[in-house]
Amino acid sequence: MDLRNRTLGEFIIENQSSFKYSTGELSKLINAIRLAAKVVNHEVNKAGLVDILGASGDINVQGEGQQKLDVLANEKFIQTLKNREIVCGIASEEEEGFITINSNDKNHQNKYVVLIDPLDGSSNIDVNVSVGTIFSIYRRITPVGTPVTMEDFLQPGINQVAAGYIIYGTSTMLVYTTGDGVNGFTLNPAIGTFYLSHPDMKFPETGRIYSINEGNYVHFPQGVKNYIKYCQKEEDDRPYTSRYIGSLVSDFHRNMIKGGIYMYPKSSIASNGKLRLLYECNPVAFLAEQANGKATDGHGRILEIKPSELHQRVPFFCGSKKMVDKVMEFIAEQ
Ligand SMILES: O=P(O)(O)OC[C@H]1O[C@](O)(COP(=O)(O)O)[C@@H](O)[C@@H]1O
Ligand SMILES: [Mg+2]
Ligand SMILES: [Mg+2]
Repeated sequence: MDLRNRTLGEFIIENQSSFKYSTGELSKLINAIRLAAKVVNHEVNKAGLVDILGASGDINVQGEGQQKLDVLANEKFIQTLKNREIVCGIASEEEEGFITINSNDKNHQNKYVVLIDPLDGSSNIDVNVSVGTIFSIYRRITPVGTPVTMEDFLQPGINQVAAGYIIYGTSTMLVYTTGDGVNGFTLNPAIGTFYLSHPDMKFPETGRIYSINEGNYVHFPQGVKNYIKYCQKEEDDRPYTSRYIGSLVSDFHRNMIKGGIYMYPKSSIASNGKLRLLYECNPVAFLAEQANGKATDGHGRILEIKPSELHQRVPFFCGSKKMVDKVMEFIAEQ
């Protein structure tokens, strides 16, 4: 049978047993994310036709202006997860605090918390450049049946049981891992079904693409500046190609397929960089490592960072192993 025939729904069921905590609950959760992804995809695709482009006029907890699609995607994911009664808590880039979900069914005690970046790459929404959604899933650590606490969300990335993203691009894809490799599914818009199109995705060991906002060059630490110069030097297989979409999901996706490195370092204008540990760096780092790539804050493994705040930021370097090792060398030299 041609693998492309396999739908995401079938794949989830078939692979349920490979998940060590398998009770079917995580499968239901991934299915709920699949449903919310289709709803948001529908809105994104017709964004120019209805009044959902532009700013909502509100400022989120990050102090950033919220786009209307940030708000809409946030609502759709939270609503879908709430309605399906499979999570006990949700945290989101667009919500200051976490949301507690109390199960109405006393016999059914939910075990999972979900952290989401409902719309990643917000600056690209109005200009029709690909954007995404990022999700991270943990088993709660507080007793089942009690309200979730901050402790359930502030877990190191190594505790993730699943993570993934949806990319709303030339085609819409859902890419995820449950700790057993990374698989990508493409939406067939004609029938609204995701099909396995990218089985067992792997980062090439090295690559020739570097992704960083060079507009901030003057503010970067010397080690990062030296690495950029190294990428641009005419020597061996260099200069590398500079590609920066400005949507983490899209830059990561391209680099995972072609080989490359994405960087959002700390700088004199952003002391911890820009990206959020819990719902951007941890899920992407889990995917990277499951695809033979690497993710670091410049010094150590992203997944081993013990979070202290829901919306904390960390410097982020992620991609092909040899390229991440190289930038860490340059940073260590400084
Ligand atoms: O415009 P900058 O400073 O280069 O930042 C771009 C980065 O910020 C982000 O847009 C942050 O994510 P959000 O859009 O979810 O806030 C990343 O997707 C992207 O890589
Ligand atoms: Mg984001
Ligand atoms: Mg976002």
